[in-house]
Amino acid sequence: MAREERRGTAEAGLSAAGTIVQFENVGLRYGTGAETLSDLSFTLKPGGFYFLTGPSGAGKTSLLKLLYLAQRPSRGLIRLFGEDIVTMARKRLPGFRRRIGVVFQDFRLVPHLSAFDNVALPLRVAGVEEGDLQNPVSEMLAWVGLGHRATARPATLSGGEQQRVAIARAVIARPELLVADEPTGNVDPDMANRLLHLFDALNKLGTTVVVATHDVHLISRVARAEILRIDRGQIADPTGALRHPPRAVDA
Ligand SMILES: Nc1ncnc2c1ncn2[C@@H]1O[C@H](COP(=O)(O)OP(=O)(O)OP(=O)(O)O)[C@@H](O)[C@H]1O
Repeated sequence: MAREERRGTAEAGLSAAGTIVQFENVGLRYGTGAETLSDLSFTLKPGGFYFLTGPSGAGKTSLLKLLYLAQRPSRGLIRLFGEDIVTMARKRLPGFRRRIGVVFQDFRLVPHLSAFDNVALPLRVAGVEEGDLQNPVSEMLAWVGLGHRATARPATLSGGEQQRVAIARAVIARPELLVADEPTGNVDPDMANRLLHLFDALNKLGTTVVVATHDVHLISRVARAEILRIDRGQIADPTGALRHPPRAVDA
């Protein structure tokens, strides 16, 4: 299905529900241990900007894995783009997955491909002609400060440079949903701001953005963002009230 047509279908399906992500009583258990995530219930609005925060080990990466379909929940309902993805046939999952841009905590660049070819991957998968790749990929690499490293393989890049290639790859095809796990963990504050600007611009074009981070400074940079705080496997602050304390109600 053509990209615009698919997007239109998704938006038509979404407008009825008004959500792009819906979790209802979701639990996740690895193996036979206690639940890592328990009774998660929340919704994300299309076009929203969300920060996912919480202490180390609280379950942020686990929640993101559910979002980008790397993990199925042990119980509960997850609807993504208006469809129940828990009961969805496995063969439909890759098509859904292509609508999501992911910045993995460990980058997951393809080791034998250059920075250019890593960033070009989502466009090639989407069927973009070779002749139409050069400009967008070069521009994206320049934006993340890597115009001069286009031919470099991941192993020859620093951690921060690899992270920037991973971000460029995640955003280049303008996904409907962007999921980023500690995307600025390896870069200096100036570059973190620049990368956040990229997420912000993508969000303004309609992409729903979910960023897991410990970086309080980063969170304070997007005034319109909502905060999901996770603690010991549960959403501790679904309304973001911890960040924006509710005003006292006049009697
Ligand atoms: N594949 C797995 N198998 C078993 N346990 C896991 C697995 N992945 C994560 N866990 C456990 O689930 C809990 C939550 O881990 P998770 O990585 O989701 O937390 P996090 O909030 O992202 O942490 P951090 O901020 O340190 O990245 C931890 O106790 C972790 O050990």
